[in-house]
Amino acid sequence: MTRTASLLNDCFLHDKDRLRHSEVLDLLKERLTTVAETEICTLSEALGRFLSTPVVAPRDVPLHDNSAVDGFAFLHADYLETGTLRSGPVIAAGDLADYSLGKNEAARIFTGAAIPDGADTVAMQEDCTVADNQITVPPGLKTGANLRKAGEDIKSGEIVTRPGKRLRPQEIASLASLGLSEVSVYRRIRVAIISTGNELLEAGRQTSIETGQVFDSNSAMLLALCASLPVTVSRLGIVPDVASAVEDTIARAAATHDVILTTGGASRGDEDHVVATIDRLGKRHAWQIAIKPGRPMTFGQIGDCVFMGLPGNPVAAFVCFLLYCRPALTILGGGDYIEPTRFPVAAGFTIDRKKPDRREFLRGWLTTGESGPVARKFERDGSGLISGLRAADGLIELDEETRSLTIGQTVSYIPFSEFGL
Ligand SMILES: Nc1nc2c(c(=O)[nH]1)N[C@H]1C(S)=C(S)[C@@H](COP(=O)(O)OP(=O)(O)OC[C@H]3O[C@@H](n4cnc5c(N)ncnc54)[C@H](O)[C@@H]3O)O[C@H]1N2
Ligand code: MOO
Repeated sequence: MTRTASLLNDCFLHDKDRLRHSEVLDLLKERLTTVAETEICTLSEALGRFLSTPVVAPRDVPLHDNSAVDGFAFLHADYLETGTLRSGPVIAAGDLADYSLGKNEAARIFTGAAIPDGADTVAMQEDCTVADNQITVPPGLKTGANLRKAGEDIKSGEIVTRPGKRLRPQEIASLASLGLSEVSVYRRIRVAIISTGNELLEAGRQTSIETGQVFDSNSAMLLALCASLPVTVSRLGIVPDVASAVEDTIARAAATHDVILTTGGASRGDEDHVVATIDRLGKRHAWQIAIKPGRPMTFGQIGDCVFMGLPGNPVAAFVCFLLYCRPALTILGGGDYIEPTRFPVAAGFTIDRKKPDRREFLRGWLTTGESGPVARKFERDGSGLISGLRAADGLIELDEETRSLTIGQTVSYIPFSEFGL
C-alpha cells in the first residue's frame, strides 16, 4: 500500500512505516516533469546534454559504397571467370571523379574510396599478386567482400537519436557524421548547493580548525557529482544552524533555481531546521525513507523549485544523491530516467543480522572468484566514512526482506558507472 507524504510527520517512525525506496522513486517519477526549455547548442558543447528534438538522418552514412581496405576493386563475375584482372584506374579516398570499369578490369583502390561502377568486390592488396599490369586474386573471395555499403551505418530518414537521450561521445560522432554542427537540447537546469551546520568550515577561506569543527566536504562532493549531469551549479556556501538563516538562504535560492540541494539539518534535532523550513515555505512530499544510509532524506518543493534535503553524513548524502537526486535532476532536465542495472553476484562477506523493512546500500567492489564475480564490502559501515566511498566502485544493495547474508549468497551489485560516475 502506498502511504502518502502527509502521514510522515512522526519523527519516531519505524522502518516499516517509512516510505520504501521504490515508493520514493515512484513519487519522484509521478510528481516531477521536465521544466527545462530547449535551446540550440553546437556539437562541441553537446556532451552530456539531453536531446530535445529527434534527429532524423538527412542522408545515408556512408553516402556511397566504399572500400574497407587498400586493394583492388572488380566485378566478382569477372574474377570467377579468370582470377586475373587487368589493371585499371587508381581511386583514393576523396577522389570525386566518376570511375567505371571495363570487362575484366580491376581498380587500384584505397580505404574509404568510392567503389567504381562495374565493381562489387574488393581484394586486399596483401592477398594479390601484381605483374605486367595484371592482378591475380586468389580463389575463395565472396561477392561484396571488403566493401562497405552506402547507408550501412545510418540510413537516410532513420531516427538517429530521440528526445531525452543523454548525448555521449558516440551520439556526437553520429551527428557529426551526418554533417550536423548543432543540436537542439534542453537547457541546463539551475541547481543550488547549500551546506548547513554550525560546525562547518569552508576550505580555502578558513585554514585553521578547532575541536568541534569540520571542513565542509559535502558541497565539493555534490558539485563533483553534479558534473555528470547537464546542470549549472551555484555553491551557496555554509549556512549556520539558525532557523532564520536557513529560511532566508533557502527562500532566496528558490527564487532563482530549479532545484535546491542541501546537506545537514535533515533530522529533527533542536539544531535541524531544514524540514521545518520546507514546511513553512513550501510543501514536503517525503521525509524519512526506509533506507540506510540516508534515512532523513527530504523531498519537497517551494513554489516551482524542487527541494531535496540530503542528510549531513557524507556517505548518506552521496548515496541519496545517486538514488534520488540524480533521477530528479534527469527528469527535470528533460532526460530519460533509466533505472540502474543491478548485477547478481556472490557475496564475499557475511551479515549476521540485518534489520528487516529497510533497504541497505553498502559500499563495495567486485573481485574475481572461482565461479564468477564476488562482491566485497568496505569493512566499516559508518556513514561519515568518505574512505568507504573511496574504496568502493559501486553499491551492494540488500533489500527490505534480507535478514542475514552468508558467503556465496546472491546479492545485487550496482556499479557506480550505472549512476553515470
Ligand atoms: N536521535 C537521532 N539522531 C540521528 C538520527 C536519528 O534518527 N535520531 N539519524 C541519524 C542519521 S541516519 C543521519 S544520516 C544523521 C543526519 O543528520 P542531519 O542530516 O541532521 O545532519 P547533521 O546532524 O547536520 O550532520 C550529521 C553529520 O554529518 C556531518 N556533516 C554535516 N554537513 C557536513 C558537510 N557539509 N561536510 C562534512 N560533514 C558534514 C556533521 O558534522 C555530522 O557529523 O543524523 C543521525 N542522527
Ligand atoms: O542514514 Mo544516516 O543515513 O547516515 O546513518
